[in-house]
Amino acid sequence: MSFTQDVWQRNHALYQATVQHPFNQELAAGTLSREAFIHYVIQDAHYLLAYGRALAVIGAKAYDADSVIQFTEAAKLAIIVERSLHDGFMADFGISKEDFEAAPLSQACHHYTSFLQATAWAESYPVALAAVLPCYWVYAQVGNDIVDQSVANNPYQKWVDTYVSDEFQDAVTKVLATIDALAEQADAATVEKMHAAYTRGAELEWVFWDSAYRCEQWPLLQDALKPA
Ligand SMILES: Cc1ncc(C[n+]2csc(CCO)c2C)c(N)n1
Repeated sequence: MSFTQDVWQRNHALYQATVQHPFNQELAAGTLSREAFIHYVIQDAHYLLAYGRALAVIGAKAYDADSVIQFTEAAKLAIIVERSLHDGFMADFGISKEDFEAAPLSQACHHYTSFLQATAWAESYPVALAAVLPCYWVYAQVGNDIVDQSVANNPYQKWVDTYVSDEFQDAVTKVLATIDALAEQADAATVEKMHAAYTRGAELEWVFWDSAYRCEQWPLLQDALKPA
């Protein structure tokens, strides 16, 4: 069995919980609160910069020229997607540059981006790649699974369309092929580390959506700093 077949099976229940999460179900139904979507888009813009950095490190660690190109271009694309959030969803949903800049990272975003950066810098190329795989694969699958549920005139249709696009799905297929080839060459201990990195990344995808659904704020900014 290939690494990607194995990792998908091992994380199947987690994937089901992710696609069934009310954030994704309400996004497909067009009933997700504007507030939760705005929270998500702001945190996602923060996330994508860190994600792009992690991909650039993975590109630097890659074993061959094609893979260096694959991941440094993916790093660039993450930044292009980050910028397009500002002109796209942020403009559409009335989020100003000031709103974005004033919003600190949520705990979930901080946790996930810290995990990606730490893994990219500290771990081997195959393990670092396994950590970023859920970002690709879970989004491609969620997009595919909810596109048929999406209602007419869904205010979030553009979001769904991004992840079912051929361009995104093809990029995911390429990453799956790269990681399977790496896992075939890797020793058993490395493969287990790849599994652990994937599972943590996939858990953090769930946590990221859940945090947006709850409009989670950094706790110290709420009450803790107010004078008694
Ligand atoms: C939390 C979070 N996880 C995954 C993605 C999906 N995604 C957007 S751009 C890109 C790769 C571009 O190189 C990927 C995988 C996201 N937006 N936010």
